[in-house]
Amino acid sequence: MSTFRDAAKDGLSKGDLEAVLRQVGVERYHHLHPYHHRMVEGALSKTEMQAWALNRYCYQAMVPRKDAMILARATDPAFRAAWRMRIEDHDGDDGWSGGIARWLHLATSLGLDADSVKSERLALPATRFAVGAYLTFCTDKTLLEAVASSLTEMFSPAIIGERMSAMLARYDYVTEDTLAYFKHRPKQASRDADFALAYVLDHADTAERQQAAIDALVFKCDILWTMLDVLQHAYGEDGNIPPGAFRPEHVQ
Ligand SMILES: O=C(O)c1cc(C(=O)O)c2c(n1)C(=O)C(=O)c1cc(C(=O)O)[nH]c1-2
Repeated sequence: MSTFRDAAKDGLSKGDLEAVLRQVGVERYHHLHPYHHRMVEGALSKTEMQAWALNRYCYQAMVPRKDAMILARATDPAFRAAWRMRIEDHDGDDGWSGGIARWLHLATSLGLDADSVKSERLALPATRFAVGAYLTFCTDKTLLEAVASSLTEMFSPAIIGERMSAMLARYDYVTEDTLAYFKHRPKQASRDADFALAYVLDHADTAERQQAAIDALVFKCDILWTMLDVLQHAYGEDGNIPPGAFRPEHVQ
């Protein structure tokens, strides 16, 4: 396991930079997290599954806002034309015909109430902090770092595939309809990741910028990891649910 701290200190070729970025995923992506492992083994309680969906909604709802921050900072019209597809994917034509609506459908299919999911009031405090940190990162850091932080999407098609088949096989309350969100996602993620990777490889043209891109991807893995850590802490065995956060009693 590496901290990736000095990974680019001597400068990397494009091929080597790509290899380091992919290695970040191998070592730091949330497919390694115990909460994910318990999910795919069929070991999550229904409350844990509901808590996952409810908390992940906060992330889904923030993603188009951070993409709008990135758009606003991009000076190249061709970049903006490509990047704005991400916002369209999540919001659809009218705000509620894209990915956010499909994630809400996933949550309500698990028995959650749409208004309480949308309000985000039952989410864990640390979920909100993690999601906010991602938005702030993409607002305050360089465009290169913001784009590089989205590169976790290089790794998401594999975890989504693993998650979908396990959820269908191991949880009798999960159907194809529940998981409609994930049907569209791998294709969109691959398109987005290809674009973002090409951008990063072209623009990380000094050792410092290469290191900044690697660090941005490590940071983003930490965000995703934290989101599962706090679910485990709150809802896992001997869990410690913070005051005001989602509890089984919230589902009628
Ligand atoms: O299900 C997942 O594990 C997963 C992971 C990621 C990711 O790796 O960032 C995203 C998504 N899903 C996703 O659905 C999504 O819309 C998305 C947008 C972004 C991003 O950083 O812009 N990541 C992800």
